[in-house]
Amino acid sequence: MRLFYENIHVRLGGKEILKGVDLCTEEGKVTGIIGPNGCGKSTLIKTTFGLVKPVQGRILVGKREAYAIRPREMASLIGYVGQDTGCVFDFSVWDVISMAMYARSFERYTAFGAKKCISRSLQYSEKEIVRQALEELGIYHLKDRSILSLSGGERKLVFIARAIAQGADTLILDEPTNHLDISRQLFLMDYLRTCGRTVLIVLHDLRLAAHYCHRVYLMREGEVLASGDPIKVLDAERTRQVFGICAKACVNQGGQRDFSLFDGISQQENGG
Ligand SMILES: Nc1ncnc2c1ncn2[C@@H]1O[C@H](COP(=O)(O)OP(=O)(O)OP(=O)(O)O)[C@@H](O)[C@H]1O
Repeated sequence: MRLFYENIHVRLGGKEILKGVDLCTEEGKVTGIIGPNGCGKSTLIKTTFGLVKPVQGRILVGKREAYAIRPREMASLIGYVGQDTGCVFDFSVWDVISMAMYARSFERYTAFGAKKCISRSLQYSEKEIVRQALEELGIYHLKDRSILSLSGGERKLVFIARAIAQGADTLILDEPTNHLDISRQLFLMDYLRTCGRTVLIVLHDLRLAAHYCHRVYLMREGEVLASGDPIKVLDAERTRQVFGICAKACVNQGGQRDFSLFDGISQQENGG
């Protein structure tokens, strides 16, 4: 399912944070949002769920206006993992992922009442979904651990597994590789690229963006500066202009998309 953001304007704290952003995902493809700290990446994806309300613009989820979709239906259409995966309650990993079943069969679970633990009322097929999500993310061994006892990276993977278990064909992930070691970063990005879902992902790592994203949107100060194939978007001039570094996306000797750093911080940006 495609997500379509048209002319999105957001004001927060009296400041214009997004200034007419247009963005469109492609079905089954990975679309990256990249740009410096504070340029509005998270704000943009929060508008999808009404967590931030645009003063102008339109968001379509498939062919429907996002604001006409009720939260519980939205959860069956889009799996979302934000930047913050902090947790207060002492649930097991299995319980946390089981909560995804609310999105799949909300009516059935509300009948059990809030106090009853959802994981004890799962049908066989639902247990299979939870087990599969744990296995796909390589965290089955954590299933009985308390979510509170996990490391930042482990916790991130649990919340991504929950988003996958929701059954949505679209995932929105805000810096999902944050806290992950290099091997798990590559594992996760590989999974996202090949899982067949529509993925909208905020990334800081330009090497991951160049290698794994089918298309990127480069943002600066609340606007999209360029979009398209990462190799074309992240050329040396834009990379210097936006990030102040001497680098560019390229195809390496092995024929793989890569991001190459020439000389660290641009001398020009550094006053040199
Ligand atoms: N509630 C708010 N009130 C005022 N300003 C806000 C509010 N929320 C966010 N901002 C500001 O909006 C700007 C964009 O924030 P946003 O979190 O979207 O940036 P980002 O591109 O995701 O940054 P990062 O890469 O650091 O996560 C920032 O300058 C931030 O300080």
